[in-house]
Amino acid sequence: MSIAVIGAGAFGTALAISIARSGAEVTLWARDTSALQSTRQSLRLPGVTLPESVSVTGDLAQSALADTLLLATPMQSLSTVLDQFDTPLSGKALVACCKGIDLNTLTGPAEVLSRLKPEATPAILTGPSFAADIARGLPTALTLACQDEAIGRSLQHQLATPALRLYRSTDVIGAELGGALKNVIAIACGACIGQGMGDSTRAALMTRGFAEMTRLAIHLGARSETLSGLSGMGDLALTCMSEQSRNYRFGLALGQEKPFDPTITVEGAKTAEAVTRLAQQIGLDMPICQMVHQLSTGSVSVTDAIRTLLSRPLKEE
Ligand SMILES: NC(=O)C1=CN([C@@H]2O[C@H](COP(=O)(O)OP(=O)(O)OC[C@H]3O[C@@H](n4cnc5c(N)ncnc54)[C@H](O)[C@@H]3O)[C@@H](O)[C@H]2O)C=CC1
Ligand SMILES: O=C(CO)COP(=O)(O)O
Repeated sequence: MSIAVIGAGAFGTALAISIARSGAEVTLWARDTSALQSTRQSLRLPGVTLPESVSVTGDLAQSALADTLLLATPMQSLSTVLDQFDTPLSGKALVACCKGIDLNTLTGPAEVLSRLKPEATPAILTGPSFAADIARGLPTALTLACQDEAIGRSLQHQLATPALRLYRSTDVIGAELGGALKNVIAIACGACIGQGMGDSTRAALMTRGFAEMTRLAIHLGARSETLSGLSGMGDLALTCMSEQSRNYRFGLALGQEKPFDPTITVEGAKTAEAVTRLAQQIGLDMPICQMVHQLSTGSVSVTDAIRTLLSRPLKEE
């Protein structure tokens, strides 16, 4: 089975390296191949060199020849990239590796894949996995979610490596929402730590954030066990507690009132906006996500955000 990774940012590059390491043939597609071809390094993952077994291409049609395509662009670019394939992707498995909610449709990556490429099978790869860790071959475990059990099993075997242990699931919506929503909570945690609050604050936010994640996911049809797994709790723990996380660092900068490089991918900011709109539409209470949206757009200060959250009416847990 041949594999193509679409998007040569930090995560796409790391995944290509990880899969190639286990002996599979991998093509890595980049919008701009110049740096990758001359240095064999992604600008987004400096210091990590692609092995010979990864072929770099700027030709999307060539990537589309692979049996399995891993989509590793940021969430808001997923539909743009899918629109650029000009041949049908019949019989292919499309594995979304992005974590977010599309702002145009308020849907996750699997729905975007199904809508734009109904002839292919959508799947999700998500869970605790910093690109730098994956590229170094450090062990972790992820969720591979696909509604079609047989294809899910086949993808699990294709993409697992000795260091990357994949657990299979058919709960696509649960897996993708866990990965999207944990980024929002990581921004909130970063903001509180940046303001000088403590680990107790962070633990409380993570727990109440997890309650919001589960509430929305179950409302949209997910299973609660999925949220308790790698794609939810696992990735939430990683992202809220590590300065390797860009979402957490963005929050830290907000809390410290320092500028943050706008070219860095921070999926949680757009996800917070999408969740705020979605929650309004369906009438769900998502106070932390709503506050992170206001924080990210600069319409509330961290101090006021915390004050508002703490002054909500007392309730049962
Ligand atoms: N970096 C990480 O540790 C992890 C990232 N992810 C997810 O992977 C997705 C991608 O993130 P990163 O690779 O980290 O981002 P990145 O910022 O490192 O790279 C994004 C890449 O996408 C490309 N891109 C952006 N818009 C494009 C478009 N319209 N057409 C073609 N290419 C386009 C950019 O040129 C860049 O190479 C995100 O949804 C992120 O949440 C998931 C797990 C780990
Ligand atoms: O999703 C990730 C780790 O699982 C990466 O998190 P950041 O996008 O916050 O760096």
